[in-house]
Amino acid sequence: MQADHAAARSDPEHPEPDPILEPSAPLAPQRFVTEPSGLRVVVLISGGGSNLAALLAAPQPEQYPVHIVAVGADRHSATGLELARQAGVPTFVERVSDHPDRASWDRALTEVTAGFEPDLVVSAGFLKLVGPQFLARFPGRYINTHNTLLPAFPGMHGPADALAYGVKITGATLFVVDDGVDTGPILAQVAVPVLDDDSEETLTERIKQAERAQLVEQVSLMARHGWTIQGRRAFTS
Ligand SMILES: Nc1nc2c(c(=O)[nH]1)N[C@@H](CN(C=O)c1ccc(C(=O)N[C@@H](CCC(=O)O)C(=O)O)cc1)CN2
Ligand SMILES: NCC(=O)N[C@@H]1O[C@H](COP(=O)([O-])[O-])[C@@H](O)[C@H]1O
Repeated sequence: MQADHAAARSDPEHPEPDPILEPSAPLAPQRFVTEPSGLRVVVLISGGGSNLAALLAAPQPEQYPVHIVAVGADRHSATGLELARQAGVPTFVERVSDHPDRASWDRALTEVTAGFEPDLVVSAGFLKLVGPQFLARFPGRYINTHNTLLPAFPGMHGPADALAYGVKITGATLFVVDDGVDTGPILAQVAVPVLDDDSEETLTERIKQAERAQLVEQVSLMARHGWTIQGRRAFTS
């Protein structure tokens, strides 16, 4: 039976369906629900942590609050760690260079993060690609905020790339991380104009303002309503 099936698929008269042009059965939606006691969130950072600061400062309702239970970084120089300490939030640092290889770093990052039992992990300027162990431990529960309108300008230099290309509109994208680089299902996007006299610095700062507001709003929606991932599509309602 198995062999017949394989033979039929390799038969040029019965080609495999193109998954984009001829989608087969729709993928079952994955639903993530939250408890009224709130959403436990670990935030990962590498730098100043202005997105983290916005999450820490957001007013919280009695039901479905967002609890930042820990902040992690890949480097001691991440100045956002100090914001967490000042807010009384536990911090940790997991450096790649303290491990024999990337897989061992990935395992250690996974274990220390999982120790805080998060419902959601938010990467906010975390400049490391996580590996398969991390993604397998937090499936559908690891999100990243990126400073362009994906799929345009992925990677580490989004605003500079957008400016160099000459686009008139860019923005920020919140997405569920997968095993690619900035390729996961998109939860939300906000558009930001590129002005004629923008430098990389002015554009980066305008994007960051919109990005922070989007992140706070979307994480709050995730706490209140949960979220859904269906194939390439993701929703916070
Ligand atoms: N598996 C994934 N991990 C992460 C993603 C992702 O899409 N898939 N997004 C990031 C954040 N990110 C952009 O938003 C990003 C982070 C890091 C890199 C990268 O190439 N990093 C290098 C090291 C750079 C350095 O340390 O200076 C690396 O990881 O070796 C690209 C994009 C969160 N994680
Ligand atoms: N692709 C990775 C990347 O460039 N991420 C960007 O780093 C900034 C972190 O700012 P913050 O430390 O002030 O929150 C954010 O704008 C985020 O989109």
